[in-house]
Amino acid sequence: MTGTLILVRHGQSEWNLKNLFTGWRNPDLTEKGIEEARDTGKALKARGIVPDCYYTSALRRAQHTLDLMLEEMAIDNVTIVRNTALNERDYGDLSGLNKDDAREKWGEEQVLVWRRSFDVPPPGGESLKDTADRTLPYYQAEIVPLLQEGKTVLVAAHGNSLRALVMAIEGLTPEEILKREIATGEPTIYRIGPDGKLVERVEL
Ligand SMILES: O=C(O)[C@H](O)COP(=O)(O)O
Repeated sequence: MTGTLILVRHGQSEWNLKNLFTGWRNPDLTEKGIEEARDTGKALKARGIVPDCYYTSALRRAQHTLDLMLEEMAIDNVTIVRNTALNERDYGDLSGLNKDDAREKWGEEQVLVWRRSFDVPPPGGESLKDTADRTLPYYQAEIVPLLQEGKTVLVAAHGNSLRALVMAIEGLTPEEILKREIATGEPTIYRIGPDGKLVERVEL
């Protein structure tokens, strides 16, 4: 028996639209983000997918995305588990700054290192490695056992907390994962075997 893991990045947030570093700050979705979340919910419903368990971060944009998806899937009265382990990577002192202004101030290369290196954290914030160090143990302890039982688990989270999961599940190197961009509202679906390992990636 295989379990199914559905990872969804939140829809476009107000700060994605304004091009601001967001991290643990808490903006809501834009109209476009609302539409992206609804479309992903509709697509899962059209595939006949009905998850058994629901996980999200402690941040509004991911929680709202999950709520909108559930509405489209006509699913209510379910338990939603919210945990900071699934939060976006903490952008530290960059949080709230415009990404173009930051490039002007510190240079293109430095900002790219902060955004896309594996283990160099932005000032006062988390690297992708730091993010993985909190996201992966949570995934292993809370979500993998459900997948091993054959359950379908939906996780609505963030670009970098999901990158950490994708890296571990697909066995990617730091170089490979840093090239992987996950679009807002984009679902990634995996079948996971009884050993907790990837069986296949499924296209929606
Ligand atoms: O927190 C943020 O600013 C974004 O959601 C992700 O940022 P990134 O594209 O720099 O990883």
